[in-house]
Amino acid sequence: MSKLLVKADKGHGHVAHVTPQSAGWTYVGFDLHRLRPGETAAGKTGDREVCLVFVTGKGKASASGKDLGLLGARMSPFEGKPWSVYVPQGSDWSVTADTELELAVCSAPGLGGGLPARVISPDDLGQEVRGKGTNTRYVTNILPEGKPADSLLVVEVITPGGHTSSYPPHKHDQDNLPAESYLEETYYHRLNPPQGFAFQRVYTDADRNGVRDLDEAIAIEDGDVVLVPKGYHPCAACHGYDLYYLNVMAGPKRTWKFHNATEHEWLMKA
Ligand SMILES: O=C(O)C[C@@H](O)[C@H](O)C(=O)CO
Repeated sequence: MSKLLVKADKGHGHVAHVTPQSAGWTYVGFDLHRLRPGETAAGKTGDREVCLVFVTGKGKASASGKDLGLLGARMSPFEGKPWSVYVPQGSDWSVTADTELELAVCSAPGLGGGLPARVISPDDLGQEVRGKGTNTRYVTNILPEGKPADSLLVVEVITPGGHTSSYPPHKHDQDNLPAESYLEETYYHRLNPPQGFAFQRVYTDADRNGVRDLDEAIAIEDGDVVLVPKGYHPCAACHGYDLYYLNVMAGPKRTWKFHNATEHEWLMKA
């Protein structure tokens, strides 16, 4: 199995746990909780900030000692927009499931920004359609760089069956602004219907002998997490199976400046 693939446990509870230590990087953390009604997930943010994303289901949330009420609405990630909660560093949070609940905990270093905890409702989220033809995909910005946070960037994308996304291939692995930013990234993948599969390639540029530092072609199944420490990271969804993913990105500067693979850039104009 690829070292970039983390298989979420198929059961309930705390089913995926990616830390900077386990991923071998510096910034991004990702956890997933699958809760039955009445079950609770809770945490302390410490020196990190967190964005809780209600991927599916409803739950009663609190953060920074405040009761935030019952959040969540959609019962499938392939419908509508999610509810989310921003929780700053030095704080605590808790969510008690009201229905079956899939809760993603996206985290990155806090930088002492002094931001308050806040609910991010579906109405706050911008959506965009990117690409053309079989590269069309649907993007929902949960915590984009225009919205307050210290380091976190969070976005979800639906790629219809037979389409590609994060394509033409792009990368963001150089701290070289304004041309490119360094951002680590996780992909949390879901498939509809769930028995499907999709593909993600994570790869770096070839040297003059055609050798790449990193070149992993990963078969993605429902519930998989893919780590993107560097390189290009395009996805392809197979006919009949829509692909959802939730991206968490963070790095030394909170901006998404990517570099398209030069040999594929012609696709932008096609
Ligand atoms: O445009 C897309 O298909 C989504 C990607 O931009 C995805 O969010 C990503 O690769 C971020 O680096």
